[in-house]
Amino acid sequence: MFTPLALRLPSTLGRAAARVSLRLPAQARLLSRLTVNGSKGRAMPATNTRATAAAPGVEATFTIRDGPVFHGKAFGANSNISGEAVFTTSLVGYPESMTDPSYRGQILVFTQPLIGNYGVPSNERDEYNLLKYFESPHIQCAGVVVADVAERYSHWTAVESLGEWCAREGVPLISGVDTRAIVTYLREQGSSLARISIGDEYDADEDEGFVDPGAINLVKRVSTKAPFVVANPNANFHVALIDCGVKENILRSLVSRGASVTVFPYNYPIHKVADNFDGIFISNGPGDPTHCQETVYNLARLMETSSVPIMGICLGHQLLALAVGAQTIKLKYGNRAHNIPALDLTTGQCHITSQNHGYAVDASTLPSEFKEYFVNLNDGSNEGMMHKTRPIFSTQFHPEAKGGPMDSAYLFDKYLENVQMYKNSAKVYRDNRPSQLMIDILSKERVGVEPSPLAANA
Ligand SMILES: NC(=O)CC[C@H](N)C(=O)O
Repeated sequence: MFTPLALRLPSTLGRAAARVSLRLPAQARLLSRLTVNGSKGRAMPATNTRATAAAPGVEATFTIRDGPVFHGKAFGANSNISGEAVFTTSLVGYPESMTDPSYRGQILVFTQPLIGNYGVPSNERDEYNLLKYFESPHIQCAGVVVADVAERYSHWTAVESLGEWCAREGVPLISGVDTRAIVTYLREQGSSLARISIGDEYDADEDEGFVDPGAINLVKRVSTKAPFVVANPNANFHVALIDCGVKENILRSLVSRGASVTVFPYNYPIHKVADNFDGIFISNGPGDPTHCQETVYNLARLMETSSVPIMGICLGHQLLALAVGAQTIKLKYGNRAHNIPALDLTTGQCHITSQNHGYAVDASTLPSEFKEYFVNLNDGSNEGMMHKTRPIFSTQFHPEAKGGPMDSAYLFDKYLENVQMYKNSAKVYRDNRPSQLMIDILSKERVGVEPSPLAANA
């Protein structure tokens, strides 16, 4: 555990300690080699046994490829995993972040030192069959790194501890490591491949032991395999959503504003069914947007053949940008926080936004019919785009938040105003919206989505 004494160290001392371990990656590798316990040369298993809890107090190791090694204690599943290590500076919202499909394949390092103190809520659903407290039905990140996990928790929605939840979901959690040192390293070197090992270690030099989620089409793993519907009996609109790993709160944000939503697999030829809907929405999702070429192609066809209103969030923004011929870049360590300032270039107003992304749109490559909508006031990166004449816009940040501030939730209103105008327009009057029979026979939840975050290793 991260002792209270260590937490009280003056920050200068803490930084000095972090520097010592960070400047000695070779020594760290040596340490790792020395502590290998008869397992040299063993590759990471393709799959892991799920849902066994690590024994209480068992050692765990967090190893950054070509970087330092951190020793702590295991509190979740008894599984060894690897993935891309990323950090979030959000202070709250660990159940929401950990179930956000955008984190698929990533090892999530929390900079907030005490994590787990309000426990983990239940998987109750609301009147639209949406999860009340989670952003998807399962933990999506591959592993979790915290300074000090709270074993005792208290909250009116809590049903179990963070460690119990991770164990049940097959996700390892390491606690008692200096997350300040980890984040200092990741900020200097950029997001890195890493792994969590429980008990005996793997050889840190074995590259085959590190899975690179950037090389995998993760969207395929988190997207619904068949369409499903979130039906609002009093709906004014019916929107089609392209599911690249949609967060529950995007669905809640649309349904609570009077829409029904039919959710399609990420590669569904959406341009062929667009006429049946009042609007198209493109969700967030994990990994490198350039893996989703089918979606990019379908979106390009959609914009050529239909004047339907479109909104995209995060990966949805990146895919829309690729579809209009712009380019995306990988950021050094990404933006994952609940307090990132984004300037609205149309009003001059700044919004504090919730973010979780490792890629960004290169605004200099936007075609002339689009303009930059928002810009990040911390690093100048692009935060959104809008069509100059048509009802098409997208944001890099998450207006639905969960967690984070709701400053930009009005963008859902703006989208549904576009949808209303489109629906009202005599020119595009259509009577071929999904029928009640269609709504009745469609699934009411995600279809065939692999629950295990360990599937990233398969
Ligand atoms: N939250 C998201 O949709 C993330 C988008 C993309 N996977 C990125 O990391 O940039």
